[in-house]
Amino acid sequence: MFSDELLARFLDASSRGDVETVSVLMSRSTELLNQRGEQGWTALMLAARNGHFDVAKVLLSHGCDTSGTNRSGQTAADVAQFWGNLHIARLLASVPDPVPDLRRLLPDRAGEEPDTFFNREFLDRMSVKRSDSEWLDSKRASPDSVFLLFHKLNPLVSSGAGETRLCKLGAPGVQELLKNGDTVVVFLGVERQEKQEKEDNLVAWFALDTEDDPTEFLKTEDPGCFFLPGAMPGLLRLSDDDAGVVAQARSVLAWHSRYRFCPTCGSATKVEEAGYKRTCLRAGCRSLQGVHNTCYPRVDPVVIMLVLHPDGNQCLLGRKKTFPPGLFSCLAGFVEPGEALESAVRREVLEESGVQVGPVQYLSSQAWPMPSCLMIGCHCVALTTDVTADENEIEEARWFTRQQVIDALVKDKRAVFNMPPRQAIAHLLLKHWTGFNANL
Ligand SMILES: NC(=O)C1=CN([C@@H]2O[C@H](COP(=O)(O)OP(=O)(O)OC[C@H]3O[C@@H](n4cnc5c(N)ncnc54)[C@H](O)[C@@H]3O)[C@@H](O)[C@H]2O)C=CC1
Ligand SMILES: [Mg+2]
Ligand SMILES: [Mg+2]
Ligand SMILES: [Mg+2]
Ligand SMILES: [Zn+2]
Repeated sequence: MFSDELLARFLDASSRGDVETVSVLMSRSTELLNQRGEQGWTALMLAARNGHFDVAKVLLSHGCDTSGTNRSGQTAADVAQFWGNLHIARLLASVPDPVPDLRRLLPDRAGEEPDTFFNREFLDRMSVKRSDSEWLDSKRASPDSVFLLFHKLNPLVSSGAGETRLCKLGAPGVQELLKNGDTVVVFLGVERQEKQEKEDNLVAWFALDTEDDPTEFLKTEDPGCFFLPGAMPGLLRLSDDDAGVVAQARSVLAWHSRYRFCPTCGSATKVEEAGYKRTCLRAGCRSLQGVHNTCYPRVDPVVIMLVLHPDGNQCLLGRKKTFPPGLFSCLAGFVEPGEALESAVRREVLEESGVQVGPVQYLSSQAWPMPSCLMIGCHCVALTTDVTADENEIEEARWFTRQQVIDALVKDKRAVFNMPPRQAIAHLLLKHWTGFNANL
């Protein structure tokens, strides 16, 4: 701490150009550096006003802030310019503003939208049709329509030629389930057409989930079909073409399986809008007034970020206890209510690693249907570099060099860690930062 008297002496010395007193007082209390006097002027502004070059230099060498303004909105550089002290104005102009400088470490944004796993959409969702029950009924009965079946949220697939593909069933294949009034059938959309087709010719896709024992069902179907076991890493085996429609279907079906009853009053609900809404059946329930977010499928935003070291050559990665051995990935965390993405990035990084973050830049996003996350991928630059991992969540967090990331990307024998799989947006954030464009 410092007294008012000490501050007055410090500002007076700066204003008079008394370098020696300025240095002595600063060694007694570094907090004086950016303090303001009664007129709202800092020592640097006073030195700039009165042309004291040496005082300005000493203040700068102690890391004095150059961006603060006085009550007229002038920085120290503006003051120097205004009073004709151009040598000081030039000195101040040559001091880089730390934040824009760190911004230069952020990689260029991608020119094209990356083709990220789970994001590829070949259906037109046609949300206007969700309330057209006549049209939906005709499509549910149509022999051309495609039904995707899930068992406890695991999709029915078949394997062949090194690929895991969705089994596309026709209405007869799922007729027993369709007869059951409790089965939720979600309308996913229609296949996109090269040329404008008549509505009757559009191929509609639906998804449904069963919790019943599927053994009998599997006997009657193609013997190569099976339910993909376990969401992770099971879903990552899907072909790139199928992953997007599974992301959509699985997230909506997971919502139905978890939100059977009205979250506001606990009453029974009915399914509407072709599986995109659940409405409370109790007259007078608060959820029936206005738009209620409990009635619609949820999306949970998660920020995932590659933290760059201020030296520009290292990045921060962490390991959760549940990760396979050797795997390090980007830090990530749920966005909290009332929080901007930038704040969520800074808070989660600080919580999980103790590192403070400055500039944040969005790169791209990814649907992550486990059960319903939206991963928001960012790069950001650290202001501090000491790492203290939050032991509850993270087993280890540390800095890796660009070369170490490239070694892991190309699976070189020198690699000191394993990359997250190519299907995860963490992989894209790392690859984008290295600027490594080979098709890995
Ligand atoms: N695609 C990718 O590359 C990656 C995806 N992820 C996904 O991001 C998710 C979030 O990352 P975490 O580090 O686990 O988050 P986190 O750092 O916020 O911690 C998770 C904890 O937050 C709490 N939490 C707060 N809101 C929650 C909500 N809406 N749903 C569930 N838990 C909530 C729970 O206590 C949970 O254990 C993961 O569950 C995972 O699915 C995570 C890393 C990589
Ligand atoms: Mg986390
Ligand atoms: Mg966290
Ligand atoms: Mg969190
Ligand atoms: Zn209700």
